[in-house]
Amino acid sequence: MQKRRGRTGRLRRQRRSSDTRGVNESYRPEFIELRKWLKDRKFEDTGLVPACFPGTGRGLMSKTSLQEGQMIISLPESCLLTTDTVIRSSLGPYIKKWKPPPSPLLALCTFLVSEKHAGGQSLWKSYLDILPKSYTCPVCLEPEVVDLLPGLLKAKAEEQRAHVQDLFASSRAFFSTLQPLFAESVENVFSYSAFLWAWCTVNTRAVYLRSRRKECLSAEADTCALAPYLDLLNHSPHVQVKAAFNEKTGCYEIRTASGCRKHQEVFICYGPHDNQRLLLEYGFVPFCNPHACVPVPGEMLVKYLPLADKQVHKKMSILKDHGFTENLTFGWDGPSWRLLTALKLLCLEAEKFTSWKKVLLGEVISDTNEKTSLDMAQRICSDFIEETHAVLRKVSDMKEREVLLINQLTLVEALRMEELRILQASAEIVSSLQASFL
Ligand SMILES: C[S@@+](CC[C@H](N)C(=O)[O-])C[C@H]1O[C@@H](n2cnc3c(N)ncnc32)[C@H](O)[C@@H]1O
Repeated sequence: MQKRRGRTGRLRRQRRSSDTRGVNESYRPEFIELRKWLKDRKFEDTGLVPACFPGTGRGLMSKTSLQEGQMIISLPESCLLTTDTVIRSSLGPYIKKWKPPPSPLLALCTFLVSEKHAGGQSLWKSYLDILPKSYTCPVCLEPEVVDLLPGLLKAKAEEQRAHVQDLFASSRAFFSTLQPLFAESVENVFSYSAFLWAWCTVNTRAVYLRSRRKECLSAEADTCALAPYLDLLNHSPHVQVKAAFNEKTGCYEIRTASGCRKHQEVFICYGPHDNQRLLLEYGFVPFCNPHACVPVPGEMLVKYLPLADKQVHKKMSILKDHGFTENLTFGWDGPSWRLLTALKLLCLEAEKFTSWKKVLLGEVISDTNEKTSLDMAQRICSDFIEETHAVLRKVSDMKEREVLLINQLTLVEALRMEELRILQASAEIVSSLQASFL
């Protein structure tokens, strides 16, 4: 592509970079403290500074341009918070005594709560001070906000809440053994809200780092490490990075495979996640995510079939047996192949029913089958659009009434708005496919 060299191009470039340019926050006392703390632990500056960005909030900005393959950040092992850190701490003897052994995740959460409580006495204070005070993962959302999430996400959000509540309830006996370490009652130190904060800290910020198995911890995978400073890097689906612990240098290193311009936000990629997964695991919704999609629950397809169809149950059980009731989606490029295939099977005419295997293999059975399945896709899509509009209206009403929930509602609104855009793009694509059968 030809480079724009004229005044218009220059202006457009300037405008684009000022749209995304962050406000440097390295002068803030908590970041000055954190850098001192990191320096004492042999961290070497790589030219990233904390900044606040218009679209993504707090993140890291590069002071220089970064070339492909260049190191973004290299964090010495002494800066990492792992289960080894926990076992070496005053919690270690209590963990070693407790049976059945606590999980690696519980060990990390217990350490975070305990260090947070220690305040100025904690060796990790400089890190703890820059951690968010609260989180926006669904487990932290009010039930009336969770109710506004799309069905499948709502179910996962409720599972997440039940999982954290169970973990907390089943850990209380262990927490009570830690009383000798605290002047205050452990009931107060290890409150549900303190535990939830710790769980979200690990869930949204930990990097993947496999630790060797420890006898005093349960057999669950020990793969989470908190990486101060490095965990200020936000996610972009458009970048590629290489991240791993380097045994030779003894550092956790991240290299960019995409490059980055001077004074721009440096991103890493948390994985090729769709928006519902990013909201569930990390509590945010990006704009224009190429991996975003709108899931269609397999069980609901049956309601789009004519009541007179005698093969409905057989068709549904074939779909179930062949895994075609899951991962059915609308995306930016229309209904997924799996969704269309499931619909084609459901729309099979009675006399063509014996061809069901061919449908699952992607063969075209008849023009009628192609057309009726597209019509069904269009009906589902338009029902989803209608439902999304209705929820968006509800969110907008609630935003006026429930001022305290405004941030949570804005998050749901962002998800629903992105889903609406995807559904509208899908509806257009289905329309153009339908047109070829007119
Ligand atoms: C590892 S931390 C990144 C640093 C974080 N922004 C901070 O201020 O501490 C992950 C969290 O950052 C936020 N985040 C990451 N990528 C984002 C993005 N592209 N847009 C908005 N928020 C993002 C989410 O709240 C997520 O849970």
